[in-house]
Amino acid sequence: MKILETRGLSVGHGATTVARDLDLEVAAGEIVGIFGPNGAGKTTALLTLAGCLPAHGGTVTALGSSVGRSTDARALARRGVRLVPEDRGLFRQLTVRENLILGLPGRRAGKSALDETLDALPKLRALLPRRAGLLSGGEQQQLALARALLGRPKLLLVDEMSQGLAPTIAMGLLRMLKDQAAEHGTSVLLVEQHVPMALDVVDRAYVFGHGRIMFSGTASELAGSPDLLAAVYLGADSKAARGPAGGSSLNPNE
Ligand SMILES: Nc1ncnc2c1ncn2[C@@H]1O[C@H](COP(=O)(O)OP(=O)(O)OP(=O)(O)O)[C@@H](O)[C@H]1O
Repeated sequence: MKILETRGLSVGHGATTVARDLDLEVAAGEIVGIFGPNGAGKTTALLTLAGCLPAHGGTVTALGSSVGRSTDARALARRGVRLVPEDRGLFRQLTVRENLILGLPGRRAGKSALDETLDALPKLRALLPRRAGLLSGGEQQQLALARALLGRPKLLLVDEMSQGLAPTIAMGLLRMLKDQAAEHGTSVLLVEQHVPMALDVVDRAYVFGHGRIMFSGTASELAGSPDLLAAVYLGADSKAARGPAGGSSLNPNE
């Protein structure tokens, strides 16, 4: 079953479209990565899918219902789409406990969800009374993920989870996300700069570049293509990104 499907989606800011013709799919329980050079429109796409920005064109179907072009982040959140934004979106003056309570779906369901989440992220338990603004970067990211997972989302949109974190901490968090997603059947669409690290946890990947999707395929196809990996970081117009070069999964789209 498809949790998310976009067709010909264009995304941007104001009158400027930054990426177009985006055909994205996320199946139930799948972890899908969006990679690409700086400024390729990855965050803009994620914000559009979360209902925080209006689409510039195309269609979005989330959890079986069509989503209009206008923004309605709350309606999407009610349906089970949750965003973990790049800046983590924490209430820095509130405690860890208070931040978590804000993520609870309802009091009754919430208590067991809270206990389960704290079991999965035991370090947070000791930090419950501490102000979120005083946590380290890795602890803040754990809190942001825990808060999003507490709502038992069907689709989690995660932007740059590794931002500012040491690689070992970021890897640990990505693995925890994968475990939690598997346990609760959550689908995940994640934007990530650390591609080799993310390829360890994603099932499939899209590479954005030149305002479009340059590649769509499995994690192992991307891992096996050094040209494409170079294009992810540099925005290079690589041979692999341009040509059919032995794979129908390559989508030059230009
Ligand atoms: N609020 C905004 N208003 C206008 N333009 C914006 C805004 N936010 C981003 N942009 C522009 O949109 C383009 C895409 O930005 P976006 O943040 O989506 O890229 P990205 O692929 O996530 O990049 P990075 O990897 O650097 O985070 C960039 O040219 C950026 O300058």
